[in-house]
Amino acid sequence: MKILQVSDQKMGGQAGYNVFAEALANGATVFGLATGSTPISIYDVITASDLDFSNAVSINLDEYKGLPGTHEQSYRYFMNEHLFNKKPFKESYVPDGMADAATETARYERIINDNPIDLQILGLGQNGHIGFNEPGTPFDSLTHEVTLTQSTIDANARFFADENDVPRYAYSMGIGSIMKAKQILLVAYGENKADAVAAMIEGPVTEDMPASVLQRHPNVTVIVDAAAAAKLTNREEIVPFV
Ligand SMILES: N[C@@H]1[C@@H](O)[C@H](O)[C@@H](COP(=O)(O)O)O[C@@H]1O
Repeated sequence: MKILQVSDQKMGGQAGYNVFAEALANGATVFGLATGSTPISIYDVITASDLDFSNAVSINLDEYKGLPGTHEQSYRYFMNEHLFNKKPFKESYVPDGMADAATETARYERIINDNPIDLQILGLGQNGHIGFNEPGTPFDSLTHEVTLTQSTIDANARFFADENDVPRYAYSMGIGSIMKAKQILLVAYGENKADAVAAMIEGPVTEDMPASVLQRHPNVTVIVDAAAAAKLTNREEIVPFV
C-alpha cells in the first residue's frame, strides 16, 4: 500500500485528482466511484479541470434501497450534483434503489463484469466498512442487499431531517466486486477514522474489519490527513504529499 498524507481535504482533492488523471492517461476507461463527504474535494478538482473522460464509464459502489434517484439523499442525486451534471461520463451506473433486490444486484454485478473497473475510489466507514459492506461481510461477496448497522445509520443521520428517515437497507457492490478493480484509491479524513485506518493497514486481515482486505490487493493508494493517520505506528511508510 502506498500511503500519502495530506495537510487537509483540499490537498487530498489534488492528490486524489492526480491518481485519477494518471489512471486516465494510462488508458483507464472504467472508474468506480464513491459517495460520502470524503471524495467531494476530489470531484471538485476533477470538475474544475480540463480532463476529458467523456468516453469513459463510471460505476458507483452503492445506493440506499427505497430512495429514487431524484431524492436529495440518494447517491444518484449526490453524484449528479457533485460530478455527473458538471462533467459527464459516457455512461454512469448507480444501483437502482427502487428496483427489486434479487434482480438489481444480479444486474449490477453483470455491469461490473462487463466493465472491469480500472480505478476504484473508496471512502471508509468509522467501523471499517467499504461501500456499504459492514463488518462480517464475506470477502468473496458480490453485489448484494445490505442491512445497515446502527453505527452507519447514526453516521449518516446528519444528512436527513429525522433519524427515522435514514434508510435501513442498501444495495452495495460486495467486497469481492471491489477487489476485482485493478487499482484502488481509499481516502479517509479526521480523527473519527483513525482507528479504522490503523486497523485497515496494520491490523489482521479479517472480515470483522472489511477494509483490511485491501492488504491483499496489489495496487492500493491511501490518502489520509494527519488526524486519520494518527494511530498508525509504522510512520516511515507514510509519504507526505506536498
Ligand atoms: N456508503 C458510504 C461509504 O461509501 C462512505 O465511505 C461512508 C463514509 O462517509 P464519509 O466520507 O461522509 O465519512 O459513508 C457511507 O456509508
